[in-house]
Amino acid sequence: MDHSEIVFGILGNAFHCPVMGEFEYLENALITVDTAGRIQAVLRPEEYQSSGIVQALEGQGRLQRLTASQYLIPGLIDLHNHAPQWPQMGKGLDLPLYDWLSNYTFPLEAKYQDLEFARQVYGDLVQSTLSSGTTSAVYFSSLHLEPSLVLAETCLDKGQRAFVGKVCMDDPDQCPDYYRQSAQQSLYETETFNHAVAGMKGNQGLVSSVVTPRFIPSCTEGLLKELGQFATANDCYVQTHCSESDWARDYSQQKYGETDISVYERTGLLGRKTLLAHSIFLTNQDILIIKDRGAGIAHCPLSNMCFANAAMTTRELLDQGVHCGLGSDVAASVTPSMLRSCFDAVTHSRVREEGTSTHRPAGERGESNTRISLVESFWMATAGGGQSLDQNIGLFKAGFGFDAVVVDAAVPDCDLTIWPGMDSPADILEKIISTTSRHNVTRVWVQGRQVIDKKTAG
Ligand SMILES: O=c1[nH]c(=O)c2nc[nH]c2[nH]1
Repeated sequence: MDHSEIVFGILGNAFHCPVMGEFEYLENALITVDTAGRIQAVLRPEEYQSSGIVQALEGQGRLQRLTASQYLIPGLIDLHNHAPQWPQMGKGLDLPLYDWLSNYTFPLEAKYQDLEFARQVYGDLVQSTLSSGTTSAVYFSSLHLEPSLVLAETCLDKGQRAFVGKVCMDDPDQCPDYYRQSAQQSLYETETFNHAVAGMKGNQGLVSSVVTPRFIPSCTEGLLKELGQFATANDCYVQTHCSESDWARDYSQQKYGETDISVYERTGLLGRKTLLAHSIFLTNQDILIIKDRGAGIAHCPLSNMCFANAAMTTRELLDQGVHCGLGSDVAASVTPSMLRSCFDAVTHSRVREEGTSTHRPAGERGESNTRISLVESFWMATAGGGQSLDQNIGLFKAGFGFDAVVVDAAVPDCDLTIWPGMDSPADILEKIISTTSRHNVTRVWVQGRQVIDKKTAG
């Protein structure tokens, strides 16, 4: 066997979800990585044992062996994260969305004109997300061009796969004077940003720009149309918020007599590379349109608990095959951890299924058969995220980018405990999803490049 194109191999136990709702346990598997950072092969013991490949790689110092306490999982994918809100995390989540945006978010985001502040915050955020196992992140930046470039450069420099958008907001009815641009300026800066990200030195596709109208209330129809035309003509990613609360849903109805999806569709903003955060109040027609266009939905469970006024219809969207992944929605959450988002997606669906009012009989309290499983949520944070982004990531499969995370149960003082003889592979995966904390994440690779190495126990 010719091993020359292999840069390194990893030997150990791995989990991934090739099929939504099912997991595969790859026991003692050998994953080899090629010069482009892609997975070259995923081999089970019976496929590599007689080939001599393990000995060959080990002899050349190109093999990493995982210990029995270490598990390899696909890199986690955060489909919705507001980078400038990182210093705001943990504040004001007992307020309604409109008050939270006006009192905390817009004043903070306006500060990013200060490039030194941007460098400091974005450096810390990207390091923290990588350290939590997030190998791909879709970021809203702020309104400003140069600080948005700082975010894109930080991701490239630290090696995170990123999709970064300069935020667009031009409607004087809803945006404060101090945090608004004209439609013309928004479009010009979006074009400039798109061009600059594509031309960043050393960017071979790791960082992409995203056309980013904040949400319907913050943009005039004219700006939405201009951005839609630009995104279509340049095959850009698009991200925005969609029908995220009663207030946001009603706003579109009052202003346009349409749903958010209908407005995005009409203005050319809905396509295969569109990511819709939240999407709580979708009509059946909206769902058909989203599915038909191949757009993706970023479900942000904890944020929804705070701001959505209702529960997400995750079960129905997954069952209908709509592209759907998870978002942390920093700072409408209390952690960037995507494994925490997985767990929150499950509890969110369970509350929906059971209902809440003690004044109603059990059978009338909730919406039956609407829960999702831990494995389904893990699929959303890995393979489902990759599918939503139309990227070959989120699985251990030949040809996919080697984005991977080592979760180590042997780090001291942690909640992830695997009991010998008591935990099946299914139990272990559920424990990883439910109890992993940041210091269990000991090694992280993005496109074959190791970006985190904590050199801890094991
Ligand atoms: O959770 C949210 N965070 C935001 O920053 C935002 N802007 C509009 N709608 C939003 N929702």
